Amino acid sequence: MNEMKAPPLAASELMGPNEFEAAIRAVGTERYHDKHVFHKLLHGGKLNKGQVQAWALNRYCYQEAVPRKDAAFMSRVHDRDLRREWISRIHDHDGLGEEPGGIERWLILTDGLGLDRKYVTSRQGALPATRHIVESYVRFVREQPLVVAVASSLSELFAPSIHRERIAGMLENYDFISDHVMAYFKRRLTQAPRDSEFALAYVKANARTREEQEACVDAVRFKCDVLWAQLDVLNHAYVTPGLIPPGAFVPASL
Ligand SMILES: O=C(O)c1cc(C(=O)O)c2c(n1)C(=O)C(=O)c1cc(C(=O)O)[nH]c1-2
Repeated sequence: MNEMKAPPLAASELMGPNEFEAAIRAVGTERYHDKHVFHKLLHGGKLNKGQVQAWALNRYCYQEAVPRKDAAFMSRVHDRDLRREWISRIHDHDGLGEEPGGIERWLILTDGLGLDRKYVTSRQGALPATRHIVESYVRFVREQPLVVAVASSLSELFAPSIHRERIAGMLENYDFISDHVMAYFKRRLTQAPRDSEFALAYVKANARTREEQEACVDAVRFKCDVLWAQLDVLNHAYVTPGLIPPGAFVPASL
């Protein structure tokens, strides 16, 4: 018997800030969508133009859902300072005054790919699963405790490196991609770190029990699943086995 030995950590013991952050970051290392085969094909120049169109058209649904989930979040916040901070996310996507915003920059990408704007914004050509997956993110943020909802945005901690990889890879590998149409991702290189730094500090300060901390780590898992599943359904429809559901976009160049 060794009475000097420290007792095993109780499951309910709070993680220290570094350990908590490391647990969040470990989720990205394990399952962020930079590891998905569809991204490897996209960035490596292995897709044809029709497949790149299908990606941009489906991803529009995600872009369009993000400011809606931020609005859903804000509708639940009673802290004016937090709303003042969070509203910049909606402006980043929807634009404000002279600043056209990220959705407009996304449409410059879909224009450049030769897609009709009305068709893109109608979301009618998107895969049925894409619409359901992105909506699950809006619902999650509407329903979960605020600190867990904030944590679900933390996949953005991992976004700048995939954005850099995408800008370089797509510019190098596709003759139909220009600097101009990649503006969306260039702008995110500065926006995403600002947002994720704020969200990380918020979550560290406001997850006050072990259970809340674990729910936050789970929220990052949930979000990585949202991102991963979008690529799974794209791959299934447009790469292999290539089964496009009824009513979804059919590329001319497939
Ligand atoms: O291209 C990507 O890989 C990627 C990933 C993510 C992400 O990790 O959630 C976002 C974005 N892009 C993005 O452009 C963006 O505006 C964005 C907002 C959010 C969010 O959860 O609030 N994630 C992301």
